Amino acid sequence: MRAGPPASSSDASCGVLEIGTYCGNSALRLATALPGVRVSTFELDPILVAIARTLVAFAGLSGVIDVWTGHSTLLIPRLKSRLVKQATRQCPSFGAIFMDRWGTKYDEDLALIQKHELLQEAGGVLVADNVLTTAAASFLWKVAGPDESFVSQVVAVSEVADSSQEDWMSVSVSLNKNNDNNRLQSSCLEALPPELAELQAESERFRQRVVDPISGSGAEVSRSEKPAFIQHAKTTLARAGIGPMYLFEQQPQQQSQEEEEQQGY
Ligand SMILES: C[S@@+](CC[C@H](N)C(=O)[O-])C[C@H]1O[C@@H](n2cnc3c(N)ncnc32)[C@H](O)[C@@H]1O
Repeated sequence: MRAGPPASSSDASCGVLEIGTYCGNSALRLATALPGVRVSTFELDPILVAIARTLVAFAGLSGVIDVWTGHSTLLIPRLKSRLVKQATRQCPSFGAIFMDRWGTKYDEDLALIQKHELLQEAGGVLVADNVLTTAAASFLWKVAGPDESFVSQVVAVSEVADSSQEDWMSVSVSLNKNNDNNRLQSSCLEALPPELAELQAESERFRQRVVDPISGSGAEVSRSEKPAFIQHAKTTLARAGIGPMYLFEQQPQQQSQEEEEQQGY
């Protein structure tokens, strides 16, 4: 991983895009922290969109936060054509993008973001949440692996819903090579180490069981399974040279390979 906190020349006034609104908490926090900056946010579930829009209106921020309904892979191209059509708009891309859905899907969103040039080419900030607990292996390899499209820092944080559980956020700044889609797709996807490809596939199977235990494999995720999977993800990512900086004092224990094997990994 390229070290050091990423320095950015990002123009936040060009707006922030969030993928994964839920009830709008982070969109409201972004808009409050960045007065005058427009926040666009995508949410798949129409009921959550209604809740988020109500909360945004209650906060008096309807003129600042746009909640879009739909799947990010469909909305990214639509949002880009909207930006381009707005002739008066100075910025055809965003200064920052916050990804907050299941991590195995971040590389799919990133490929589209790059294809449609939705993040500022040099100095755009890309933040991704839950990259450990959802084992965003392929995405982390793209932003924090040997490719040089981004300079990245992975940071350990505690999970909101369970403060005893470690999770990671990645913070990346785009370098101007970011625009070269062909080079990125051919070099990175082929170069994903087999161990990370397997972790990505395991996490995807995990996601299907969380989202839909019936069609996923018929098995719900048990309480003990999740911490074991997260520890396995951490060990696998560490072997590929991907690990976090700790902003809190107590660094959680690393699990040995032997312990992992006992848990079936
Ligand atoms: C972790 S929550 C977001 C939390 C929110 N950012 C916050 O901190 O307040 C993830 C949300 O992403 C939505 N989601 C999942 N996949 C999506 C996609 N492909 N496009 C848009 N929204 C998606 C889910 O319905 C869920 O509400």
